[in-house]
Amino acid sequence: MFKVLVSDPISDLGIQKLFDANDVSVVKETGLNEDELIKIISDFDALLVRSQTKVTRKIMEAATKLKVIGRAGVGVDNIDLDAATQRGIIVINAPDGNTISTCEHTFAMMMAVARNIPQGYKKTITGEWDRKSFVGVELNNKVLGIIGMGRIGTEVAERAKAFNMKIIGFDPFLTEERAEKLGIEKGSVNDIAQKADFITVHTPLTKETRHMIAKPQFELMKKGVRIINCARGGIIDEYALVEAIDQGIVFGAAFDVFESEPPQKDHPFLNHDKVIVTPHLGASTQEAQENVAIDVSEEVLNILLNKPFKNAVNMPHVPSSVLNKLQPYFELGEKLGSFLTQLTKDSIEEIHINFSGELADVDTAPLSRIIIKGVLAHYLDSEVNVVNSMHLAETKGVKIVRQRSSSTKGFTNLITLTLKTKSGEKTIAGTLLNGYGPRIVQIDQYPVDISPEGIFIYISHQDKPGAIGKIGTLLGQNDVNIATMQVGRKIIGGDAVMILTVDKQPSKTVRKLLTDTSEIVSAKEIIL
Ligand SMILES: NC(=O)C1=CN([C@@H]2O[C@H](COP(=O)(O)OP(=O)(O)OC[C@H]3O[C@@H](n4cnc5c(N)ncnc54)[C@H](O)[C@@H]3O)[C@@H](O)[C@H]2O)C=CC1
Ligand SMILES: O=C(O)C(=O)COP(=O)(O)O
Repeated sequence: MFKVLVSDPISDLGIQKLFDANDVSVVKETGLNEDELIKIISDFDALLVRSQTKVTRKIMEAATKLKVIGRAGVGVDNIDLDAATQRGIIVINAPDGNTISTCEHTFAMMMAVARNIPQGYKKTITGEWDRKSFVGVELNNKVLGIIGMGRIGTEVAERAKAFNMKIIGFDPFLTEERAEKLGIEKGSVNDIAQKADFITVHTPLTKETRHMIAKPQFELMKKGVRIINCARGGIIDEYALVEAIDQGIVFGAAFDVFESEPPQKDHPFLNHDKVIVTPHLGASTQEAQENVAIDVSEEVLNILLNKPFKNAVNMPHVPSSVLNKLQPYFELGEKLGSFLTQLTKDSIEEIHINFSGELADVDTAPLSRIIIKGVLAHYLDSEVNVVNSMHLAETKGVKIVRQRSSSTKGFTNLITLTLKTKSGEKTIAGTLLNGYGPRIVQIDQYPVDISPEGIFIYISHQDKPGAIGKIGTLLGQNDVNIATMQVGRKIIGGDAVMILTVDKQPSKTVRKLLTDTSEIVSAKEIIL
């Protein structure tokens, strides 16, 4: 039974799939602080949050069973991603579900700051009929600067065009072609500062975006500019903004988000008549909350049930076209890693993975993570997973080399894995045979044809007449039935290997009897 903790208010309708799933129990406990979460988190396999729960390293250290943190929304700045990655916890978000709501809230804020709606409302309800103090401006023909042309920024641009605004967009990924297609001008932050009547930000909060609008940018701005932030507190320097308003540069500002949430009672925005605020409501619509909860619960279920998922934040995004191509190789990749590690004696210093044939043209990073997981799992067991396998290998000082090559040795696809140790190296190669599934086709220099599942005995021996018979008899006498046998040798009478698939694990005594046989150099049991 998987246990899912929902620690922020998340739509029940949206997480219905979790309630309905067999083997999943959902516990809703909102408003917990760090200590309270630490006390209970070890019980849970999944945690669902919005922006309120701060998922700290300490919480993750106590979360011994936690596989996934689902963020029902976009921003994951409330989750310690490094800690999650190190502990192999997958963090997923729901990037699409609240785009329109946040875009519409941005417009609500833009119109409110253009027409002084909150200020007008406040006075009117006190009985004052003040029509002089709240003369606003039209959006028509005004220049709107959009910083961050991602999902929300792009939707804002689309709607601003309907208001007949001229738009300047800035985003490191905004190309001239895309800008042209969107019907907007591409500009820099400084261009926007100099030309815009309204400026809205739609970036995440990063080292680069923190205070990207601060005193130097305010000094460039047109008098009377209005500023909107429905993205993240901290992108705009709050104190520099208040100063710019008081200096008469900025006419007014509309903020949905704060550097620290909720803001302190004495925050300068809270009693400034030119600043209007909402309590982080961008995504707070019925539609958005249902959308993000549906998306996140589907993904959480997929992860718990070991099915493919797409919106992992602490793993690079893999387009479904790539995932579909790689998916069939996942089992093979993990088994190759596991098989070869069990054959390798010394500690692994380098992992070399080569992809060839039809795999040479695909982004194989997700498959590499799985192969490395296969390698490390023999030593680290459940501590390693696809999220942290690369990270764990690197922290253990293991060098990872990934290559592609056109040489396929006659196969349509081939994965070759080499593990290098102080004393030498071991290589395995595998392919996916159409209609037959995964196959190990080479071990070191020996061509083989092995289905990678079951119990194996890998025997290095001398190629001598009768050696094979001796081994067969010994195993038979000890009730170990041989299912398949592969033999490979370099030269007649030289070193040879025998790979047996057996129906049950040979006991220690049987293994000893094998290694005591004169022709046998070593016998190793491998379990896949
Ligand atoms: N107020 C609220 O309730 C909500 C706030 N948000 C916030 O809105 C922001 C944007 O969300 P989406 O559009 O969905 O994200 P997105 O990832 O689609 O777009 C973000 C864009 O910012 C750009 N960017 C990153 N660094 C930049 C920089 N230094 N300068 C200029 N552009 C930069 C990226 O290239 C990307 O195109 C996020 O911070 C998100 O957390 C999202 C939903 C609700
Ligand atoms: O999705 C986001 O980034 C948001 O900021 C929405 O936050 P919320 O889920 O409303 O706490």
